[in-house]
Amino acid sequence: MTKHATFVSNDAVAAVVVAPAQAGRHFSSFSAPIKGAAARDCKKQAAVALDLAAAGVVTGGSWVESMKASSPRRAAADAEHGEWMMHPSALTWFESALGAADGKQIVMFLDYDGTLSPIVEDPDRAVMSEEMRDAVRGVAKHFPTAIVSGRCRDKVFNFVKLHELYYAGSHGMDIKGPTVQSNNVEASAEAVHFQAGSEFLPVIEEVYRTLTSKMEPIPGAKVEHNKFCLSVHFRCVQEEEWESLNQEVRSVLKEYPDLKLTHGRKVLEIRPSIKWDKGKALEFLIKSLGYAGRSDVFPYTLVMIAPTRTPSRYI
Ligand SMILES: O=P(O)(O)OC[C@H]1O[C@H](O[C@H]2O[C@H](CO)[C@@H](O)[C@H](O)[C@H]2O)[C@H](O)[C@@H](O)[C@@H]1O
Repeated sequence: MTKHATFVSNDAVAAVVVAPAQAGRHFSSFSAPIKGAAARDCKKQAAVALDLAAAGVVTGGSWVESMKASSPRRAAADAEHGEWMMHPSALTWFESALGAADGKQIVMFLDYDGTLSPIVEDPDRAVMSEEMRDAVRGVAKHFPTAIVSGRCRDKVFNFVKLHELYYAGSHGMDIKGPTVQSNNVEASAEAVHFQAGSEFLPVIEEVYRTLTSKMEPIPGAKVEHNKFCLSVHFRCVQEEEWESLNQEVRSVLKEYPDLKLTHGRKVLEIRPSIKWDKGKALEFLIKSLGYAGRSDVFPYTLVMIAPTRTPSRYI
């Protein structure tokens, strides 16, 4: 069991609150107590807010249309980056979380790409600023804090470098608790270690090799190995090539019916067709923290919404 800074609720009403994004910024948050119907709402919200790839699936139309829709053009991307730079301080997060939580115990869930780091062309260079690291460190002093990402867990850790956080990589399929005792963790959080879909590791490796060679002739295409899943990046690929890239990826996947294809921001994502996603990871972490079934717990989730998009399409 853990002990965190507690802001105990006077209001046990199980309502889901969607906090509005701050003006001029694209950070959005939602929080929900997690009991009964609220737990289901929370799960739904988590799936919507965290599973960016799933959002890609529901956009309808052809894949290439969806790929275009999820990819702001240069000016928009520059504006997005400029606005991203106005990221909030720990104090802003702290105040905003406290306000939304209405006295409940907060658990903070943060996305990495586009939230803690700016969107950049080379995914290996999506570094986090010292200022942002300080902000996350500050928040984690007060609330149990997890980073939930589509990326491989080790890679996210190497960017963030904060031992006191929980990390859920590979779209939530690979979860690990803090490796140091933080102020607000009483029990051995090291014990938190969970992996879903390990049986897919060999097949993911095989598909990685195949896709890497198929993408070789497409200038700018890059396959990223995220351990339990793969990402095929097309941010640096000429738009005229997107259709053939898409076709190549789909033709490879035809041989692997147990894998599914979704997409995010200028990226196609390949992952096991299992009933596990970022929403499940969120639930798992809440349970690991000893908060399952409690109505006074407030999962506070911070993701970045691409400008000009509605929340259901922030991909
Ligand atoms: O589900 P997420 O945690 O948001 O992960 C989605 C993808 O994030 C990363 O790619 C994105 O950021 C890159 C660096 O800024 C950018 O180059 C790319 O275009 C974006 O899609 C990550 O590299 C991917 O593996 C994730 O699938």
